[in-house]
Amino acid sequence: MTLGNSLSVVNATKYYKKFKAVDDVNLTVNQGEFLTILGPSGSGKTSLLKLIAGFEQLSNGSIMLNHQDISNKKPYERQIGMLFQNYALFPHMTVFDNIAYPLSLRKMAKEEVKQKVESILKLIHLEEYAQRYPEQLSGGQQQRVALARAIVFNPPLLLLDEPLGALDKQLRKQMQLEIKQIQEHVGITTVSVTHDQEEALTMSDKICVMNKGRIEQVDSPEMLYKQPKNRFVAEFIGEINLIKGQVVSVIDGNAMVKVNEDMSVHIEMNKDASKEMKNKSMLIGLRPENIQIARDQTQFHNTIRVRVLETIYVGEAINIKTKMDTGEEIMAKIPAHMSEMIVKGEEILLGWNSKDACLIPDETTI
Ligand SMILES: Nc1ncnc2c1ncn2[C@@H]1O[C@H](COP(=O)(O)OP(=O)(O)OP(=O)(O)O)[C@@H](O)[C@H]1O
Repeated sequence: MTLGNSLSVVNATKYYKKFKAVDDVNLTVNQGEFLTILGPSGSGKTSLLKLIAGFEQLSNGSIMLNHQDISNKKPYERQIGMLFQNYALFPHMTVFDNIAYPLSLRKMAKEEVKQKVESILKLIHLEEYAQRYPEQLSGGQQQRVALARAIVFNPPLLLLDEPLGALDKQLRKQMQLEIKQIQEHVGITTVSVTHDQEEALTMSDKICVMNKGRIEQVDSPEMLYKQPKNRFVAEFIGEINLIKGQVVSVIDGNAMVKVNEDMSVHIEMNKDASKEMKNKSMLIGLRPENIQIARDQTQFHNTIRVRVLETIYVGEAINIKTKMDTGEEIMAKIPAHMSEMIVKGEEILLGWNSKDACLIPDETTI
């Protein structure tokens, strides 16, 4: 593993007058990692990115890049590559000259500039387009040129702010994969801000979920989805059923949680899951897509009899809104071809295995 060019945000706080937009944030992005900051509008994502870029000054804390404190450096002194939604290529310059611009600015010798630009044009598959002007390119091609311009000078860090926001859905999906491939190939440490959950889940090694200026959780997309640390993260990423229960026992990472007199649920957690959970009120987190229709009570570790309230078709799947005896609602998502088994008003048996649910602290009881 190469050391260096990692980013550390240490106790970063940003006030706009009296309003605290970023609240004591600590974050590390390792060399070569792709981290996405995700959160609702106004949660402080852009403010944090601006602090890293140097467009805003910290009220407190520091930003370390490659173990050096860059907090007091001007944006251009930080030598960070940036790609924003309105990527604004220079319209009067060719593709070649656009990409060469940051190198000319750094007074690199002409021959070296030529070699670097040609090599990066190859990487973005636009070798044939060197002499075109931006208006002669498609949106996706322009975005690739903008990316090339942002990384051609080997910056230690790349910042992306809604980089694909201006593109239509189809192109966005294609570009997500392309940018990720280029980022991995170059091995550049990257921090991105987006509203698009799917984009974050597809592109990132780690996702940082922000809320009200604070970090709620930093984890891999898989862990965020499978083991959200709290209710906010659970509800923010994808859809989830949250069922109140009381932990009866935790043995070897297997929890038994009582929902009511007639029903207990088994949940498999990682081994270091704390025994202190015993007797605590918790929320059982259950993703709709992890619930299936059960043949009988032995097919899954957990089954539950519910009444069908509503069915909603969503393309290849069908969302079933159901109700437990206790009155709590449970949403299940099953393949559309099973829709004949579901009749509104009738009872069905739902099931899931113990590894397909998680336990989340119930903040209302703390
Ligand atoms: N220059 C500023 N002066 C005063 N308040 C600001 C300034 N910039 C941002 N804010 C406030 O700080 C909070 C965080 O804003 P920020 O732009 O960082 O959020 P965000 O998560 O990026 O939101 P969005 O997803 O809508 O872009 C918001 O309440 C915003 O109104």
